[in-house]
Amino acid sequence: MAGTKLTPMMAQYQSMRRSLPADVLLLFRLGDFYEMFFEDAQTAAPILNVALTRRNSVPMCGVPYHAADNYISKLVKAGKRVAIAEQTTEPQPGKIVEREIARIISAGSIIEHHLLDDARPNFLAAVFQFGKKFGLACVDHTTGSFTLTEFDSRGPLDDELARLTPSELLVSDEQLEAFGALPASQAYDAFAFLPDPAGQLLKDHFGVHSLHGFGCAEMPAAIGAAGAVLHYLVHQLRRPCEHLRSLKVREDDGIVLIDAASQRNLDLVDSRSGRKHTLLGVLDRTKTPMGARLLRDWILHPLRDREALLARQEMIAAFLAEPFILSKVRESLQGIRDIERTTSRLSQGAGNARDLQALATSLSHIPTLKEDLLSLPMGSGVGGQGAAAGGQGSVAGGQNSENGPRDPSRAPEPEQGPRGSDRAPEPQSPTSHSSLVTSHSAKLHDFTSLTELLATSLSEEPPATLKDGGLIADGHSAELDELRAAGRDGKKWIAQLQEDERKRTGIDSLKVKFNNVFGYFIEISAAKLATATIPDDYTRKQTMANAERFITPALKEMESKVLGSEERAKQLEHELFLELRQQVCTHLDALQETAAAVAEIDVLGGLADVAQTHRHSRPVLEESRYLEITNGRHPVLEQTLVDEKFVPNDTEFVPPPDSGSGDEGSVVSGQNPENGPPASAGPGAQEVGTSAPARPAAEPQSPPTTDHSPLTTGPESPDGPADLSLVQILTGPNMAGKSTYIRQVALITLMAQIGAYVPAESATVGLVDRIFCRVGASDDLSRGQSTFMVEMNETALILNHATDRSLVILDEIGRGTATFDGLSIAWAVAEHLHDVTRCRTLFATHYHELTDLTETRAAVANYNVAVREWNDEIIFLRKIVPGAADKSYGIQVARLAGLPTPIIDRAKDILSHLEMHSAKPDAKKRGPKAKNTRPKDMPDPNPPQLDLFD
Ligand SMILES: Nc1ncnc2c1ncn2[C@@H]1O[C@H](COP(=O)(O)OP(=O)(O)OP(=O)(O)O)[C@@H](O)[C@H]1O
Repeated sequence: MAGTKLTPMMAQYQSMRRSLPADVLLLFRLGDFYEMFFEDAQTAAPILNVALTRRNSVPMCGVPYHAADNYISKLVKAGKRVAIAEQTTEPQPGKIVEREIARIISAGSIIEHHLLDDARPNFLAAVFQFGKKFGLACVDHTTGSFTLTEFDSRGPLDDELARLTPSELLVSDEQLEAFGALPASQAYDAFAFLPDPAGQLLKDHFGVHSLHGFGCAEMPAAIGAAGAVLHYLVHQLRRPCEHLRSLKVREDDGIVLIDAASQRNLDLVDSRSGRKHTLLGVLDRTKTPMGARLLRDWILHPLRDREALLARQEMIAAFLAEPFILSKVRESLQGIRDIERTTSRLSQGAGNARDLQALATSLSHIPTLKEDLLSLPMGSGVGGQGAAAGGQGSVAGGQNSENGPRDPSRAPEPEQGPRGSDRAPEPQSPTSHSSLVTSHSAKLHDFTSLTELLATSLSEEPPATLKDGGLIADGHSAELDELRAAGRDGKKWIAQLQEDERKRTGIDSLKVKFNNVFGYFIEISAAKLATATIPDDYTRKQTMANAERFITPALKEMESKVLGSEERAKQLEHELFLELRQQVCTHLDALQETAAAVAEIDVLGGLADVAQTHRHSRPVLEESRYLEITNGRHPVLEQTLVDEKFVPNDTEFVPPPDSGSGDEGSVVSGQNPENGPPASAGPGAQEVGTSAPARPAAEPQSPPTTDHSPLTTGPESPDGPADLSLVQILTGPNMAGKSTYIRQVALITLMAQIGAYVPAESATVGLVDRIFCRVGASDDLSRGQSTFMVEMNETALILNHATDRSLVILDEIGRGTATFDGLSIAWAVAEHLHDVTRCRTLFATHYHELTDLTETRAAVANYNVAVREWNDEIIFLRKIVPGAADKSYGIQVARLAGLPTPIIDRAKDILSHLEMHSAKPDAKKRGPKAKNTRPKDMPDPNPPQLDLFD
């Protein structure tokens, strides 16, 4: 365009274009179209699949304004930001129409509900490094939630980002390189991140003198990130932000940390096989979008706070005790729409009359919801810990279920010695049981007058548009009623006119019609014109092929009355609507609080419903490292298995005392653990699962020693630790169910720590601080990492961050490299978790050598998944039994998978050759060590006796 004189409108366009960042596409309103020009048109046309044309050699494309939402949604989904320039003055001959950028739509700031997924939050986040701290701030513009937090290192920041999956992530343009590739990231002005101006912007926004009240005054990295998010919304996207009412510090202290890989490996909220195969998919029985989003957040951020969890459990128990009330509550919830997002949209001046109507409908259910909630039983007698859902009663055997261990004979008293000595009973506060019912009821505000106002003001079926009338009901405004009456009377007069004129002219086919160009007119067919006498007051307006069109002064006078009153009525309706919307916004705080309470009630009601349907039971929660699950099931697999019935399994971890008590030397036998795995590999001849060991009676462990060197007691020593189990090695054939079982334990623990009931007959869960789950191996090609590197990174993360309160699930680590390297790594990792980290660990492996760890480590126990061999076939029993497995049955499983017979036969030959030449003694012939293989009171499995058909 150089050297070309710009038309006024193109100059207007160019100046607007220059005010926007280069990557933002400008949709420029021109009458009934949004047009794009130059590079914007070239970028957008292929995404929108519209024709790219040229005028005066300027590339351009356009979309009709009434269908713009669909086109905008395509652009945003393609990762583009879109600025909408609207006309702000009416077109007048010889004058340029004024235009303004009304809004900029970006993935992280959309509020248009058709562009959003109801069940997921939509986060706009920013990260900022200040000194050694990493700050993260996150806004959900659709709900008004605004959180910030700081991390000491990069890893936890990445993990939190993986949990939040922001749609847009701002990074200071000066730190872009240092942060490296982060999903959905984009550079933003470094100035906006500086803690001082950022802090000032936040203070101005919230109208406060200091950020101390939000608890973040001393968090410069987080303040920088939060300020940048706000700056971006206000200054770049030009968004109203009144609905961002408060700033909340997200505390990691109270949260069970689940790193990104573990979150993926446990299929918590996403799975390649689809939502149905995730924990969220199974637990989500919520009725409202707010509840669905909150449940997702709970699953990604389980709690460590026992009191808070007990309060959630109590409310679920109360629902289960009153199924009728539960169904009434859920019926009310069914009628409640997305109050959170609707309110948010309205406060940003974006909602229409349908939003107000939906809000009124939602609010009309609140009184009944509150009434039902308050009729729930409130008392400590409601389903104590350990109770099963569905009226199956308590499994606590008469104990005070709220007081820790459910069966003293199965778990030692703390005073009795080292075994289980970290299990202090937890008296429960007598009020916590009803705290949520009370607090949630209090947060369900009374909106009776607002609901009535909306119900009486809005028409029954308002349109989506704001300026075409039809929004306001009759009777709400006298002025509007008068205008409407005038319009109606005028229209009646016009309708009558047709009759009158037919009589006057004698032309039966005469019609009074309307179009946008001429307004009202009288139409007479050409055939009649030839014979009829046209009255003098008729003025010819248009000649058509078959007819003539006329107007009369009286018709035009009435027309201007009708159209004038209609126009004025539409304008008045718009004003009345804006007033109503404003009135709703004065209740913003109460609406947000009500929405939050509804979301929690919905999640807990949904969890109660799941517990009832799937026979989940209420876990006992302890501040200990104990974990016991009786007849536990995998929450997802048990719902999705089609051909098989799910086989439940027991789990018990009986940890040695806390590390502080100095029993780290729980290393047994005369064997030096530093010697590593004994040279004992190779398949054994013993039938799998026949090794129910004779277990010595549980004896108190000898006094703990601070000596880290190996104990000299042999494995069978009566003084040695009897049935402690902290690290459980799980062996068994391929396809037997190892991965399923170890994930099941992790998922049950996680469910307990969101306050849910769990898929088990009973469970006692010592609360964990982190859950690690390293399962399988996969390349991370996007980061250029090999399978083995990914595996080792994840393992390093566990070793560096697990504490004695963590739960670690390891599936076949070390398999991505040469056998001996892999085995050595797996061995060393298991030793470290036992000796140093001392956390509950489930280690599934095909390295059968690892089962020899029981000879040197007191709190290692061996388990395997029982199978039966039948005529060279393998039958999976899916039962976890004490002892080590003898072989992998890889060839049998390969045959099940359909490997051709010649290959199978050849593999068998090779295997027997390898076995013959193996110098290693048979691991299995020795059998699992009696003292480590079966915890006290576990039923004697005696695998050969297992009923195949039960
Ligand atoms: N407890 C169970 N009850 C019923 N079916 C089960 C059970 N556990 C596992 N299965 C079935 O067995 C299949 C294989 O389980 P899983 O992947 O856990 O085996 P695995 O021992 O880890 O195998 P591999 O060693 O080859 O990885 C599952 O997909 C499921 O269909």
